[in-house]
Amino acid sequence: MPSTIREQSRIYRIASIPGDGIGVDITNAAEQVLHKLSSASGSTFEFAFHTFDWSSRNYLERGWYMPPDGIEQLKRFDAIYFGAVGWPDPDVPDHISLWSLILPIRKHLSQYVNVRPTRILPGTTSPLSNCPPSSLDWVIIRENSEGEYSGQGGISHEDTPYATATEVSIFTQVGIERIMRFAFETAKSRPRKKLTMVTKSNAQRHGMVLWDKVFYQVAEEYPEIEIDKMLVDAMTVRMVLNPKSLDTIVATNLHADILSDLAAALSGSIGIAPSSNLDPTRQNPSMFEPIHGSAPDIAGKGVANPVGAFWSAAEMVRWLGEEKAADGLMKAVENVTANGIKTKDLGGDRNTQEVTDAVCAELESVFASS
Ligand SMILES: NC(=O)c1ccc[n+]([C@@H]2O[C@H](COP(=O)([O-])OP(=O)(O)OC[C@H]3O[C@@H](n4cnc5c(N)ncnc54)[C@H](O)[C@@H]3O)[C@@H](O)[C@H]2O)c1
Ligand SMILES: O=C(O)[C@H](O)[C@@H](O)C(=O)O
Ligand SMILES: [K+]
Ligand SMILES: [Mn+2]
Repeated sequence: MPSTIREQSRIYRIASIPGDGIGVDITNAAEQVLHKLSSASGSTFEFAFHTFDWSSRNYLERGWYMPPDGIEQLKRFDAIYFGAVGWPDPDVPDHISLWSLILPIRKHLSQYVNVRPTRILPGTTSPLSNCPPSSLDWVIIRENSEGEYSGQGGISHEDTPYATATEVSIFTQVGIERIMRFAFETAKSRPRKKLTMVTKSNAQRHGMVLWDKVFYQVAEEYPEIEIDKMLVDAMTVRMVLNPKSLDTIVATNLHADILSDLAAALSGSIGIAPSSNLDPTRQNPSMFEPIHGSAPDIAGKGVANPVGAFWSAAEMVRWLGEEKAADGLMKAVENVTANGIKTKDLGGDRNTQEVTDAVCAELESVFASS
C-alpha cells in the first residue's frame, strides 16, 4: 500500500452514562482525557461517545431511568462508560436507583466479573503507617451477577409491626466456577501467583460452603497458584495490618463491594479506585466506572477526584485492545499525582478540571517521548 494513504482510524463506539452527582463531572473529565489520548497517541483510534441521559433527576421528571429497550440499545456499543447513580433520600430511594440502572446493566449484559485493582499511586500516601507503595498492590475480583445481589426476596405485613422481609442470597455452581476461574487466571497473570479467597462459611452454611468447595475444585487446575482462605471479618484486619501478604483476592458480590471501598481508602482515597464490569465472553459490551458513588456531599462543587475515572477509562482502553494507549494514560495520571497535582481527598488543592487539564498536558509529553 502506498505510504501516502493514511491508515484509517479505528473508531470505538462508547455508550456514556454520566448518571448523577459527581458521576456527571468525572464522566465529562474522562471523555476529555480519552479524546486527548486519541490525538496525543497518533490518532490511530478515536472514541465516538453517545450520551444517555439516564439519571435520577430525569427519573423524577419522567418516571423511568432506562427506556424499555435500553439494554438492547447498549448492546450496539463497543463499551459502556458509567459515572454513578443514586440521589439522596427521600427523593429516590437508593434501592430504586441501583435496581433501575446499574444492576440491570450488569446482569442483563452478563457482566459477571468486576475487577477492582488497588495501588498507592506516586505522590500519594496510604493512611496506614509504614505502608510504602510496594506493600499494597492488590486486585479484587468481585462476583458481579448473583450472591447477595440476586434480588430475590420480599416483604409481607408491610407497614405493620409484623413486617417481615427476606433477602435471599443465591450461589450457583456455574456462577461460582466462572468467577473462580477468572480469579485464578488473574492471579496467574501477576508476578506473585497468589490468590486469597474470602468467605463467611462459618456462619453461612450453605451458599458460602459451596463457594469454598468450588474454590478448592478449581484450584486443582492451577497448581502453580499459591492459595489461601480468609473469613471476611478477619480479612479486614489482615488488609489493615498486613497488606503486603495479599495480591489477588476473590470474594462474593457484597463482600467484595465492602472490601474494595476499604482497599481504596487504604490506598489513599476512594476517589482513585477503578472498576471493570466484564463479560469475559465478549458477547456483550463491558462497562467501566470508578467504584465510588454520586457523592452528594461534594456534587456540583467541581472538586471530585477524577483519577478513579481516568483509571477506569484506561482499563476500558485496554479491554478494547489498545494496550499501549492504556499504559500511556496510566503513566500520564501517575506523573500528575507524582507532581503533587491532586484534589483535596488526596491532600491536594486542585479541582477536577485542573487535574484533568494536567493529565491532558501530560499525555502530550508521555507520547512525545515514546
Ligand atoms: N456504582 C455506583 O454508581 C454507585 C457506587 C456507590 C454508591 N452509589 C450511590 O451513590 C450515592 C452516594 O453513596 P455513598 O455516599 O455511600 O458513597 P460515595 O462513594 O458516593 O461517597 C462516599 C464518600 O466518599 C467521597 N467521594 C466519593 N467519590 C469521590 C471522589 N471521586 N472524589 C472525592 N471524594 C469522593 C464522598 O464525598 C463521600 O464523602 C448513593 O445513592 C449510593 O447508592 C452508586
Ligand atoms: O454494587 C454496588 O453495591 C453499588 O453499585 C456500588 O456500591 C458499587 O460498588 O458499584
Ligand atoms: K460508579
Ligand atoms: Mn460499592
